[in-house]
Amino acid sequence: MRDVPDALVLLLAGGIGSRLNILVGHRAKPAVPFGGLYRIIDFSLSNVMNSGLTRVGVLTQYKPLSLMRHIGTGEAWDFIGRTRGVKILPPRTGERDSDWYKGTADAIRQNIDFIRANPSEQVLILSGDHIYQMDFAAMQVYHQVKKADVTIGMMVVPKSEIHQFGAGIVDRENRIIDWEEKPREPRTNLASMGIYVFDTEYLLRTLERDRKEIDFGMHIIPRAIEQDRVFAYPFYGYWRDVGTIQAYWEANMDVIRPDSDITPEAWGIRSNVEADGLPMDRAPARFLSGCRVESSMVCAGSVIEGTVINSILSPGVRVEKGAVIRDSVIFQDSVIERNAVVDLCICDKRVRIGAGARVGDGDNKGCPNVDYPTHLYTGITLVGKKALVPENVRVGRNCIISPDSGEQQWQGISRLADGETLGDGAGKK
Ligand SMILES: Nc1ncnc2c1ncn2[C@@H]1O[C@H](COP(=O)(O)OP(=O)(O)O[C@H]2O[C@H](CO)[C@@H](O)[C@H](O)[C@H]2O)[C@@H](O)[C@H]1O
Repeated sequence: MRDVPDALVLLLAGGIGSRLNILVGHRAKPAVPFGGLYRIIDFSLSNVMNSGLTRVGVLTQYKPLSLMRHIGTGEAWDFIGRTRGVKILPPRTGERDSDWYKGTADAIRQNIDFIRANPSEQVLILSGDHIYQMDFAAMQVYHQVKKADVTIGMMVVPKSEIHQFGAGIVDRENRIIDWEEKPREPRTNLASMGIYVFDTEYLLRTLERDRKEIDFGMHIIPRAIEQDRVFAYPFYGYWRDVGTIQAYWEANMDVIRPDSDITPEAWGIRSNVEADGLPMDRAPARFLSGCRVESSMVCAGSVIEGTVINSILSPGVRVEKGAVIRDSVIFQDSVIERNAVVDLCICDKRVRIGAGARVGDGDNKGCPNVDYPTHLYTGITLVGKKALVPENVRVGRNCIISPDSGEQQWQGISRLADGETLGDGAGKK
């Protein structure tokens, strides 16, 4: 068996991720909570750890604070030690040759010093916003066997989705012979996962060649395919770019399906729960008499008196008597008061849904796959049929917030008071 070459890992975590709407209002996309106990970036960091890689640079830019707090010293992923470490690499404005990161390749280019300071045979470039499990060691060896300059993790996706990705056409040896970034009229369904292994010397030469090449998918990869050896590394497991509300919600629902493909524990996914105020010493979840819980995940510190169906509850969520949560994702320390109905919602941290209120649509069937907000109301946003409730928002008693309400009813209102009714055609100011 071949030795696995040494690699430096660069994790791109700086994109704005605006399609995740209110969830990225004050945090970077990789720091968005996922699956009850995790943050999205935990999946990439844990894959790095489980692949035996020990040196990581995390390139941040947009709202990095919660991400930095979450990564901390890197201890949660065993990145502490003489030959180990995780380093946060924000853009250093004001320095010579340095500015805001203009794109993925530009971000790496601005950290060439870091690459030189950590000599390695290969550089592994990852994204911080994917849910998956992957053994990078196998990909690194594949790269070496193929004598590739660049190797790209790729997988088959439905044709209807390929327009969101880099698309590659390969020959019999899996060498990429044609490429289109986000094609309008796709000729293939083989998508780039945005995971690249580069020979370090080749990467440095490539980045220094032309500073106008700021993006991997748009500039670096197409040129490399014309001139150099670029191979596809086929991946067959679960992988999801959770860059939209629909994809984020679906991936959460994938965690709780009975035959789930996402098994964070079996995948060895670790998180830094203490840094997130989710201390291990919370009491176990309690299920009081009369409650009903089906196909759901309920984290420690939660108290359930009502009904929870097909939903994920982070630590410390209270569901009072008669309340119903369905097809929803509820972040930590939220309270759903008596007889409230929360249906097809994503509620951020410490949300309070008042007694008798109704938030969300109530019918997930035929849910359209749209990712633009249709209504805005005191920060509560409806994306397609899903209601997103921002951190710390309090929805008053007996309020109804549903996509059926006319848009004009949502405008010009600054506060949602107890008893105020919106939606179902019964809206009033
Ligand atoms: N200026 C910046 N500084 C630091 N980090 C930044 C950054 N801009 C973006 N990032 C980060 O880099 C990663 C890739 O982001 P992009 O928005 O460029 O990729 P996109 O998903 O559109 O396509 C890419 O990823 C998909 C797979 O998801 C591929 O199919 C496609 O070919 C590829 O271009 C994300 O993790 C993002 O947070």
